[in-house]
Amino acid sequence: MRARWEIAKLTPHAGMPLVVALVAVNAVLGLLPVAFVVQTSVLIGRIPDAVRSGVDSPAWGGLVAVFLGSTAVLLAQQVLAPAQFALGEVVARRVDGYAFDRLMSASLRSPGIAPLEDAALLDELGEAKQRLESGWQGPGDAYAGLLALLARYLQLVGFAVAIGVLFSWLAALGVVVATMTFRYGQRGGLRKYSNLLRRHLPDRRRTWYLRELSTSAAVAKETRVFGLAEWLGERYREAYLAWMVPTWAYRRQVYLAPYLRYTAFGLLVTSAVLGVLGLTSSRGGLTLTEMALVLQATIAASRLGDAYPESDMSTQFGMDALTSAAAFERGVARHLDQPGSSSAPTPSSLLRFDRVGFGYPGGTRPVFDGLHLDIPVGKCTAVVGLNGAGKTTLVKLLARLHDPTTGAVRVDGVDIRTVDVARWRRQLGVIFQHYLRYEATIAENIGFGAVEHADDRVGIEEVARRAGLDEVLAGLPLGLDTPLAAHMRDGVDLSGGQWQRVALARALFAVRHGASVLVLDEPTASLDVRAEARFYDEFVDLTRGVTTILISHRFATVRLADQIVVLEDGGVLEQGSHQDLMRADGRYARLFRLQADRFNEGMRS
Ligand SMILES: Nc1ncnc2c1ncn2[C@@H]1O[C@H](COP(=O)(O)OP(=O)(O)OP(=O)(O)O)[C@@H](O)[C@H]1O
Repeated sequence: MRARWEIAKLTPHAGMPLVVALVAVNAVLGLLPVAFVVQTSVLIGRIPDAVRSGVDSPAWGGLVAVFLGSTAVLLAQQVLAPAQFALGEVVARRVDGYAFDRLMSASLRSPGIAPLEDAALLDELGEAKQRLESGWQGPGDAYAGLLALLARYLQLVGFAVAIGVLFSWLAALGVVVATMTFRYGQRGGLRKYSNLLRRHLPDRRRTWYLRELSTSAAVAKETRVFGLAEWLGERYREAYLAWMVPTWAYRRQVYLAPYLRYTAFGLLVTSAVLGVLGLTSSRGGLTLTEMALVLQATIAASRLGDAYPESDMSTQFGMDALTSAAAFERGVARHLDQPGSSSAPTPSSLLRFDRVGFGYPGGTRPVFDGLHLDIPVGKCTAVVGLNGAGKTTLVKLLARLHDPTTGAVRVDGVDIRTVDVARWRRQLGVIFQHYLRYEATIAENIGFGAVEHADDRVGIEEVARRAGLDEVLAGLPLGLDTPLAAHMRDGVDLSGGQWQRVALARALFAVRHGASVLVLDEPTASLDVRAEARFYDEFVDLTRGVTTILISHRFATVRLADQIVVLEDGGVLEQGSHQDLMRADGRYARLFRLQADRFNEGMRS
């Protein structure tokens, strides 16, 4: 009942007029079969008299009238069934739309990204998405299915009343109990099966991933070049069987034995009722009409113990999407970082990582352990370190995508956790190492840097030029309005380096509209030598007066910075200008020389 109540609570999202119409159609559809049984029973009861009286007699006329009445009832059922389906579909789509909105807002609600890096929550998110995207057995179908139950249970009540009034209330009770017992058995199996599916969420997520890998255009290059088709097929089979084999066994266990038990019970009760009916009528205790009515009502009522295709699967599985969405929402709420409230200060002297400790959930060791780092405002600080040293994590903490577990990130002494997170982020222009390539026009891709100023066409043109996009734009008939996706009308695909310039322009656009901290994570990784040289030439100009954090493995870029920080073992290993660090002859100097030697070798060969 609790599960049904959860479905019923969706009513406001289905639209009241639609719900009223669907309830009315279901109520009529529930009563029509009862009316049909009554009419056909009356018809049977009148046959002997009509036959005796002849075709022209009033009795024959009455017989024809009842026949026409029962035909009309039958036709009404045929006409209303499609209306029930159509109204149910509209209601279902509305409720599913609400569920999608809820899922999307939960996903976008958290200021940080911790919920989206939590495996258990990703399972719930995946389950909710999968069910909603499939377009069937979603919460909408559950709601329409719940209303369809009204028709079935009205029928059961109608038949029980007919049996009770005409024959015996005990027999009516027996028929209802037998029917409901069988229903309970049916639904119990389904409920257990659905719980089992939820327990296998991680395994199912693996199969979805492999399915996606086999069909997604984004990975088509690698899967073909590496000849992964067979491997993928095998892994998919293994992953699928890993949860389907126990599921098959469990299904047999939860369906077969209860099915036999409940069927036996149902048959017993129904046979007893029919046996007493036979006995009573043989003693002349019932008229022909009554006997036909009780007989038909008993058989029709016991058939209601069977599965209801229009509601059982959907009321059982349909809410799984919302159960998962709710679990995801709870997880997001648990992870919800302090949103902060004070207005964001524009950094005036110092950004400080103040004895910061941080580790990812499930990580074996912390990424930072008492990291202490000062980043002077208006200057360029380069961050270097081996793979996994924590450079990108540093940016995530600065942007409050995660919060430190100990210590604090401070702007001019103010802990950024106390600052309104959205306003703080407006102070940042960031190119992430894995920046996003939006399927939108070039202008929109750039405008996302300061979305509230996306109509600043002059600004977009200016930053596009500064990021070195002028040559690319000259070759495109629609220029900045070219969609960046080959499958869109007039769309194109850019090369990796061209995309990197779009990302750079996006960050510069943020700076143009008030961001005072520019973060460049590997900004030249995809640029050709000429573009990289141009970037160096313009770097000082591009970053003048802006607090810049430059993360790069390319030491030629790094040496342009005012200060260089070497991260290692969860903290700062070395810090200073290029000259200072070369003089100190430590880790930075060694890495710099190693890269310079390899470059010189490359130039000589
Ligand atoms: N989402 C995550 N969940 C768990 N661990 C993570 C996650 N992201 C990064 N890590 C771990 O945190 C450590 C620091 O990662 P980070 O990406 O900050 O390194 P990096 O210095 O930027 O590396 P690279 O030079 O390879 O880009 C690594 O050990 C990595 O395995």
